[in-house]
Amino acid sequence: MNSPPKTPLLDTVDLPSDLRQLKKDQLRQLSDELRSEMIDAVSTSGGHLGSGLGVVELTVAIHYVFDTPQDKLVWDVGHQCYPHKILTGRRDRIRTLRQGGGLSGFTKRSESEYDPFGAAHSSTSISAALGFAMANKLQDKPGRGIAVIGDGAMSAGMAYEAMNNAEQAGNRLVVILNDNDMSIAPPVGGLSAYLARMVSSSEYLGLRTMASKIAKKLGRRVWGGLEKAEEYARGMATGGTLFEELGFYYVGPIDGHNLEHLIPVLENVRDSEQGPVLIHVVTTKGKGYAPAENSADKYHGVPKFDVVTGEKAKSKAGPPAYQNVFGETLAKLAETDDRICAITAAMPSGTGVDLFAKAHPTRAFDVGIAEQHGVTFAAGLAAQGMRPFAAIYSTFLQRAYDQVVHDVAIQNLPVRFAIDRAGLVGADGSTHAGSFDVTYLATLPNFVVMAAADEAELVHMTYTAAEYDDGPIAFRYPRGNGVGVEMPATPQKLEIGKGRVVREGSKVAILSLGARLEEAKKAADQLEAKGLSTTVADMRFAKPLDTDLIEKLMRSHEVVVTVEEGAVGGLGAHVLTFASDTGLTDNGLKVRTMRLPDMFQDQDDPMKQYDEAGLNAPQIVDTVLAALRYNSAGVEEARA
Ligand SMILES: Cc1ncc(C[n+]2csc(CCOP(=O)(O)OP(=O)(O)O)c2C)c(N)n1
Ligand SMILES: CC(=O)[C@@H](O)[C@H](O)COP(=O)(O)O
Ligand SMILES: [Mg+2]
Repeated sequence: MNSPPKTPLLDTVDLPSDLRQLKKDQLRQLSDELRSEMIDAVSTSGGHLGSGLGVVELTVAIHYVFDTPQDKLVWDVGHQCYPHKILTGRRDRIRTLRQGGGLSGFTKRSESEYDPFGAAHSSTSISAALGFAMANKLQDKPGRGIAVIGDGAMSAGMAYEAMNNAEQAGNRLVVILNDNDMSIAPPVGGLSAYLARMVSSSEYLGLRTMASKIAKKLGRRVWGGLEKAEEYARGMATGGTLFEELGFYYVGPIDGHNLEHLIPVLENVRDSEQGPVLIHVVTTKGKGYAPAENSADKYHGVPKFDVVTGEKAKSKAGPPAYQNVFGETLAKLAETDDRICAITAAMPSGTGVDLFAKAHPTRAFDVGIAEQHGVTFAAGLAAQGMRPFAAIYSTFLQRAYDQVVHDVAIQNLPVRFAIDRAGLVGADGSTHAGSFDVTYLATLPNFVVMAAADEAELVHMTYTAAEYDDGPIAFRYPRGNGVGVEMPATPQKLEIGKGRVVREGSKVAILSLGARLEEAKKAADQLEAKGLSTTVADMRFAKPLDTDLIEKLMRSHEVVVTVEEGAVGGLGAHVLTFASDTGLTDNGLKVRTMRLPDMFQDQDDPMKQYDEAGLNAPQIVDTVLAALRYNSAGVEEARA
């Protein structure tokens, strides 16, 4: 006899306060409904799927046991927060994820009081949760800091800086290590081996064993020498020594999908006077959705997909992805140059280093989520005669800026920086925009800074960088696919500091840097149609500038416009500085710099983001007309 259909529970839960009205034995059904809702939602929006599927039960248990939002729950990276968003009043908008005007794909303070801290860059959660904990302690307010951090994010130094500083928080801080033995790619390094030993050496703590261990460990007894020795021994047994030496009470490993284990552990930790506590939960990335569980990347980041088959929406065939052009080009160059090596910070496929690694496995290094280490590691390689390419997204390179300045630039070491995701990146929004790398690199002495206008230019710049041993050199290129230019049969070594004129004109000169070139060329067509003869130059270098070309164009044109996919302080600033230093702007020359606006832009389709930024062809045309005081027909307006 079939059991009667169960009343849906998810429809009764808008906020955690509703969740806490449920009985514990209803939480399994709720979790199943939550998982299905998330799979359905992401199948329509795309986004980060695998990590969220892995924390469905954990999300339910945390909100059930702890008093959120008074207890401040901080998700590390935040890409796993979709179940959290569904349970915290945002289910009605969950299908707007990562779209213009929709929900962010990460936690965001402005979105909800249940998002006490924004994320997206990894390994910040323990520091932030500690901040909340200590603030409450100082203000004598109730409420903990709770950090949920993945095994991948735990490979970044910042996590240890925070743990090293955490003991002061006592039981106000709870760290939950979500160990699914995955980063974006399989995890690397000693920590992942250590965690794997812990999980494999001891069965997941059964309820009884765990209860007695927790009672012993977190009971109200004051710890003396004997207990410490016992604890140390137990730490060895359960493997939590690393964390216990950092001052944490280690609990685990426990099954992060078993609510009958999770709930009592969290309740014990909640009621304990001891702390800080690190709870080690073991989960499966992609849990509960076979296409995700069975895929190599666990559906870490997916386009829209068919729920039934798991088949992902196919992107239309077109020009090659920049990351693959880089990876393939570098792999080819490395065939005849055994000094070339590549470093990625846990992003092998996103940077194309995976293609390099296939061809040259001994010269490819995945350092984990450790950009700071990666840059200085590259500096060491360069100092000893290698030709290292640090392939790091623009936004993630921000994390290693002091290493760039202190370890690379000051020592003038020939580290090559392959900077992917330059400019606006679309669905990942403001936290991932590559807005600042030209500003923060071209300001540094010794640096060469290039920007590829298309995929052919990327080939040339990769080769140019490989051959450049006189100091640090960076080249940036956008997220996604090229523009469809013909690929060169052989890479060309570019002359350092030299741009190229791609269109001759006489009245207006557009100086383009990087991938705005296509829009610059469209703008030139529109200006010519208005009778305004327009030169377009692809500057190629933000540093050193092609000052001969700039001077020539400034002396022969009425209006000069710079355009770039970067914030103020990039090409435009350097061109203006050169012009003012040399008096080129003394003769009434009209110069306008077009760059990203002084704001953090939310997620949207990249074309719309560049529209909002005012960097598409029509806006370039408008800028020129305004500088000339011409109307939209290209006719001089009557002087007021
Ligand atoms: C500083 C930084 N570098 C790289 C990334 C890209 N990134 C996003 S998620 C992720 C893997 C995170 O692994 P883990 O913490 O184990 O979470 P899981 O996806 O397994 O749930 C990486 C490398 C990032 N967000 N921040
Ligand atoms: C969460 C995170 O930081 C990564 O998954 C990032 O979203 C990848 O970006 P790309 O999709 O541009 O590779
Ligand atoms: Mg992980």
